[in-house]
Amino acid sequence: MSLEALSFDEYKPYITEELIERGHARRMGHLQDYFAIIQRQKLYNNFNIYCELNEKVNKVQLSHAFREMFLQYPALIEYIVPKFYPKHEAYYRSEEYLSKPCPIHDYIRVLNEVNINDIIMNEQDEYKSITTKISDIFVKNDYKFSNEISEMVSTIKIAICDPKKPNWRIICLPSKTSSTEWKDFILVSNHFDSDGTSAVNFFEDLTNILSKQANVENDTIVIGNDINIINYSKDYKLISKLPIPITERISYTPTLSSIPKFIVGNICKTKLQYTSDGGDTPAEFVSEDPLTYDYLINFSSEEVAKMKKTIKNCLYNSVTLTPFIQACFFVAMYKYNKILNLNNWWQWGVDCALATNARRLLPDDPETRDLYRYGSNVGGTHYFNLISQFNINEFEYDKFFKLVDYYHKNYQNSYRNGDELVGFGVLFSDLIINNTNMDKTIKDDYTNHKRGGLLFSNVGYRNEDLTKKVHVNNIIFSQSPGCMKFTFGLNLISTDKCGMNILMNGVRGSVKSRENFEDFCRFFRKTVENFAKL
Ligand SMILES: CC(=O)SCCNC(=O)CCNC(=O)[C@H](O)C(C)(C)COP(=O)(O)OP(=O)(O)OC[C@H]1O[C@@H](n2cnc3c(N)ncnc32)[C@H](O)[C@@H]1OP(=O)(O)O
Repeated sequence: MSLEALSFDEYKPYITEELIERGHARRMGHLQDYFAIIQRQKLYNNFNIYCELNEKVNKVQLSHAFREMFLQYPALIEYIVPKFYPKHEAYYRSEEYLSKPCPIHDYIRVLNEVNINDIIMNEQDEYKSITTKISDIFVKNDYKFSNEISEMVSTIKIAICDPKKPNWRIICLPSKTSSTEWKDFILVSNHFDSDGTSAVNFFEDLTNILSKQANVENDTIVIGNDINIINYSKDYKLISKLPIPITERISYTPTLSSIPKFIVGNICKTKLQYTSDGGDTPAEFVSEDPLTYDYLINFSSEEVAKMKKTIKNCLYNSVTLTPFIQACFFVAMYKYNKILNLNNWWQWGVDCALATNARRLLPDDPETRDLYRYGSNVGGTHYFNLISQFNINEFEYDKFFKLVDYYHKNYQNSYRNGDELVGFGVLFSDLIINNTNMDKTIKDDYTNHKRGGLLFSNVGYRNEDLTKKVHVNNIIFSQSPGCMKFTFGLNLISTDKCGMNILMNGVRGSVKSRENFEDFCRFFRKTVENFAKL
């Protein structure tokens, strides 16, 4: 088989001109290609959201709600048409492919058919064993989410090029009173065309539609125990167009002034940063065992309100939770005394990557913004934070809040001066795309390195409308870093009802033991309690 990139004609019958004209197929943008690469090179696994609804729903209700969502947001049912399917995995790993630039990205298109059993993971043979284990643990834990469930879910792999299934699934967790209705779900998604914000939007849209649903049994297309949701040949006129890539709406091109800082930051991150004692990041993330220890911390709504009040009282009104939590984490990391090696003169700082929502840079027009409700539409800042600043005692409030203020100002500047997009921007420059193989460039950057500091994902606060017939009672977000060079993960999400859920991850081997990690998580909680004056 020749490994020359296929010409347009050779993509047929997967991609037709008709599909492209209808807006149901196009080539990936740079950001989509980046996330396709981290999946196809097995550098990242999944992110997931556990969601508890206030009432149970069945397959028919779900199918109808999903249909509405898929027709409006086809990103939910798109897949990548890879070169040489089904031998694409071998192709993208071949030396011949990895040794030359491949600047023309693959196509994406909407699925031909989607049934409810393509989405419900419990119904799929390849996931039977893991969904059964997760369900059993859920029942044993009195129908509650647990750290063990989080760790198991993080091992699930979802293909990005399956022409029969989307890039995400839901796990329906057992209910106490019914085997055909559920109120607890876990959305598991690869990162190719979805992110934390999409996942929260997913449950918002789902509950909005479920709340308005009436008598949905009548027009259900049932096939055995399955239900058809989308049949492309019948539905294509109703399906919205795929939006153009977000990289064509937002400029990721770095400003000249941001590049020197980016280079210096990278040198510091390479030479002078904290790295954990564990092994290097692997060449690919294929293990069936959990990568991390996970630990859930909850702050009630009252505690979150108090936290915000303290931040604003001690500083000023515009300071937000993110820099506060970051400062608490670093001070805890220092004071816990068993993580940083303070005798190592070469460890000056800890790296922290904060994922940001790039949608905020879209034009301020609701229709355009709505097109990007789903997708992997992220940016991120990746800073080097000096360890010497973390040495703050529990009573040193002034010193602590100065640090919060410093992080806050850094973040505010990063949204203005382009730091938020510089990492991706440099990677997406013509110079890199046209002259290097992106899969190899990204793979080399991720793999065979010591793990550094913190991957910080704050999906934020959602104002859940509790008067809706079907609404969210509890929501927890998590991801594990895969081959990304981080030891710790902080994953935040909040609503008024559930307060703030912080799911912490620590990479096994890089943190000493489960006991040590959990002890550190409790210490972190105490640090937050202290500085928030709870
Ligand atoms: C797999 C993945 O997709 S990983 C990526 C997931 N992460 C994302 O998608 C990032 C989305 N979040 C953002 O983009 C955020 O703006 C961040 C993280 C960059 C910065 O957050 P913040 O600095 O806290 O500022 P932001 O402007 O978003 O906050 C708005 C308000 O919500 C509050 N807030 C932010 N996070 C939370 C939270 N978890 N819980 C409660 N309130 C919160 C802030 O304190 C602020 O309150 P205020 O207006 O009373 O001051």
